[in-house]
Amino acid sequence: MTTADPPSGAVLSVRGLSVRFRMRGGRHVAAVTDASFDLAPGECLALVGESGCGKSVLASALLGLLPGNARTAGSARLAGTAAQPAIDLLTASERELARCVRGRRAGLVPQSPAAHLTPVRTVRAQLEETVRELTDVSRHELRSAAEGAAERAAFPVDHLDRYPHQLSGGLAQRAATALALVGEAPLLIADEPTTGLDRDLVDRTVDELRRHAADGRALLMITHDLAAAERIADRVAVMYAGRIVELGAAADFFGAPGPRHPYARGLLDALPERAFNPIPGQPPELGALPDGCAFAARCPHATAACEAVPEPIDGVSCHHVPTDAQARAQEPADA
Ligand SMILES: Nc1ncnc2c1ncn2[C@@H]1O[C@H](COP(=O)(O)OP(=O)(O)OP(=O)(O)O)[C@@H](O)[C@H]1O
Ligand code: NI
Repeated sequence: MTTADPPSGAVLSVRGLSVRFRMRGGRHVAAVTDASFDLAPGECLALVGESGCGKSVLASALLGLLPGNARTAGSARLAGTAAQPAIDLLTASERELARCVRGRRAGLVPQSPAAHLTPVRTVRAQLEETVRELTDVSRHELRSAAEGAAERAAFPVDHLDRYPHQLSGGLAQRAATALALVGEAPLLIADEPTTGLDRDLVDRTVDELRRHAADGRALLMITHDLAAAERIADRVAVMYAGRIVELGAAADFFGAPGPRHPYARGLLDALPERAFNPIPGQPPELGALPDGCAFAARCPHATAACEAVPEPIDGVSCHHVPTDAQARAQEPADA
């Protein structure tokens, strides 16, 4: 039923990833705690969860883009290629990440393309520069290589001489995607790539990203847009208060039997096209997490058992996940 098992030949294997920010007065913010997942070539994993739950911090940790007050634990192994050995993204030096990883082995489709593109240079100039940096294309092939990169991201070649501010949100997103694809990195990380786009453009952007995964890349898609996640993902990881609380097959999650963690069920039930029934309460502050299950205070099933952090069982971290038999018995009552 569920395929939360690690796929063999993973491009990325994350184990026990935690990120702590040191704050003034000895306080700390536990932005990511004990995250583990694998990503296979050609596969898309959607990382979903409400604003502030740690999704972008997790992505930044993988790309070595955390600020100086951050400390990481765990490992994030990027598989080797014919030309390069495997590398742990959490312990690699900044020099190694800058020269060998970012853009070349891990491409980032950023959360706000407007901020990622250089305002004073045309899209063509930025693409050509990135092609020059990341590939060994010769000078007189630069122009066609840049145009090829634009085409792969469905960016219209006749808009290449525009400046970022002359682009719509959708085209700016494609320009940023084109830049992320230049190095043909086996791992693509897209952080909220559809923010601010209307539904049609969301669908198109997501379908384009899916196509790049179908080419054999591994795609980590960060989003709080569950419809976009359903459209693109093979597997879904649900994050709450810095932890992945459920990880499983997208078909099971969005279809039958549905999410198993009470928070994940609440997320889906909150959708207007489903029950339109928001989860009461607010997530805890990551600087003041309770002991035990962080969702317990909002959870209708909470008991004394929830004072201990639940171990993941079959991809779900909850003391009250119903067994299959119980879930089936409950179905008529829930419907
Ligand atoms: N440099 C930092 N110092 C301290 N705390 C930080 C820092 N950067 C992020 N955080 C905290 O880490 C937590 C997770 O933030 P993150 O940006 O990963 O959330 P997110 O899930 O990506 O949310 P969104 O959907 O809004 O993008 C937040 O509580 C945020 O305040
Ligand atoms: Ni974010």
